[in-house]
Amino acid sequence: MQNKQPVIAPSILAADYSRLGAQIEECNKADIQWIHCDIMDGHFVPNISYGASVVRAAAKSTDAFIDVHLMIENPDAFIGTFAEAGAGQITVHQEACIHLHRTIQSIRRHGLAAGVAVNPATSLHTVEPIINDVDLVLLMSVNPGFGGQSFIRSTYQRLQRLCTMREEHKADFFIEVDGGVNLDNIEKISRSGADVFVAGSAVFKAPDIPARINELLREAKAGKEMVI
Ligand SMILES: O=C(CO)[C@@H](O)[C@H](O)COP(=O)(O)O
Repeated sequence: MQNKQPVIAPSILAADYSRLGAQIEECNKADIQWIHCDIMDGHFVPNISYGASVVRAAAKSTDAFIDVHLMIENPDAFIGTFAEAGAGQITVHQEACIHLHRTIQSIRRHGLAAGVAVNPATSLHTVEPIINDVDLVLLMSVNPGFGGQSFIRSTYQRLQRLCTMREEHKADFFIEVDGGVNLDNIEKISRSGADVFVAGSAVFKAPDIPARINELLREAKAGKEMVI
């Protein structure tokens, strides 16, 4: 089993946009490595979030790696836009890509890390042919579209299966989990194989954001240590 250092990726979907810079500054105090940006188009998912201007503002507020998750139809049309806005990585949905391999190549041509996301009801086998071509596989642990939902428990087993698949293919991608991650479940999510933990409500609804990030990281590390 691989053992990457755990990464907490605060999702600014849950931030107070009227003071986004200050909220990201709170994350910076915890020395976060990644900031997660959720782009929703009202078509692929039943909600609209924000676009490249907010990603650009977020990127200006932190030195952290900007992890952009496109929950949109036709992501190919927007890769350049988000690359220019400051993305370090773009993750597209398997379900939204007709030519997934071509889309991954396009993300790489823009000089970015490339990820693929799968919805809770999508078989992991649908991404097996490209797992040696991506930097990250994102397992949705809620149905995409909204923050503040409950973690879907079947994700634990899917994480274990994805870890096995990674070993079998001698692949090296990060495994990211997104949706309903909190202090009560992060240790088990980590133990099940996740490397990157997207947390929206758990971070931005906390009374002390840096303290909460550090608590989440401590629990994620504890989960990893149990796997060794
Ligand atoms: O992409 C999504 C939801 O579609 C997630 O990134 C949420 O933003 C996570 O939010 P919480 O479940 O942590 O509140």
